[in-house]
Amino acid sequence: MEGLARTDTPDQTTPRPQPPLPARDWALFFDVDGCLLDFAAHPSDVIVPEGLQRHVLKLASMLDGALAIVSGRAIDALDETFPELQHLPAAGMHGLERREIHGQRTHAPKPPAALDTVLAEAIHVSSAHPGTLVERKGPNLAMHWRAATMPELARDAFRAFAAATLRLLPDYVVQGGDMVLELRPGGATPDKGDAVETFLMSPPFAGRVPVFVGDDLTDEHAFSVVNERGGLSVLVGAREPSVARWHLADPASVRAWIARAAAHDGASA
Ligand SMILES: O=P(O)(O)OC[C@H]1O[C@H](O[C@H]2O[C@H](CO)[C@@H](O)[C@H](O)[C@H]2O)[C@H](O)[C@@H](O)[C@@H]1O
Repeated sequence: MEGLARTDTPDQTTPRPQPPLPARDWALFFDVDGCLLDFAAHPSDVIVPEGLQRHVLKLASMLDGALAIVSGRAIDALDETFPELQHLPAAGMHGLERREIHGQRTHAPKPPAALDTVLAEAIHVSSAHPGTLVERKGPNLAMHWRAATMPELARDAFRAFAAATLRLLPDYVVQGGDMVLELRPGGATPDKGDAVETFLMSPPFAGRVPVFVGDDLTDEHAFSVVNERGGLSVLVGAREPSVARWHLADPASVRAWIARAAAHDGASA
């Protein structure tokens, strides 16, 4: 299974500080589930608190547009969740698909023919574990057990299934997440770190201090990229180990930080 990212070493011997309010020369990247939003039992049950989209838009404007959503969700699902943010740059499916600043889209690769068979088998495994869910996202297949009646049993069943299934999907990897496992194309396909690096190559992101805020294992790729570039990696929650160097306690703290930044209109110089 894919684990921690790249060359960074998770050596956190002192408590991580809270990040300062955003400066005008930052490029900000936000993860969604467990970061902007609290987890819900089902992916479509998430609640977008009043004011969040407005504050994110204000922050994006304060940063001259250098703000992107970088998520494991598909961009279409992000747009359903955040209808007011549909014009913002975004990377979906952990970087497999993209929306640039002027709206140009890069789509995820077509799924291999074997994915239909794998989907049917995954649903079969899921049916033996009440409360679990199989989510198809383009070429990716996510298996969730957050709402399972017996989560550990469900997790073990999905882990065994995913490991055995790599035989049918030779170019795939198993990506771990928060109460979820995902089968996704591996090899040279982008991760969240690549997504951030690609944004940083062009305006309005280029030349800015990159800051990534996220909670999950898949965010470690992006944390490594911003660390390498002298930016700020902000871990949300208490997951360890992590290469992140800054910390916010939970999604409510992320939202409060964004609201304070939006109200501060002058952000630091
Ligand atoms: O990278 P993210 O933006 O954090 O997306 C990661 C996954 O988020 C969703 O699943 C997670 O959130 C759900 C809603 O809170 C929760 O029910 C599930 O247990 C979590 O794993 C989404 O469904 C996945 O596709 C994303 O990969």
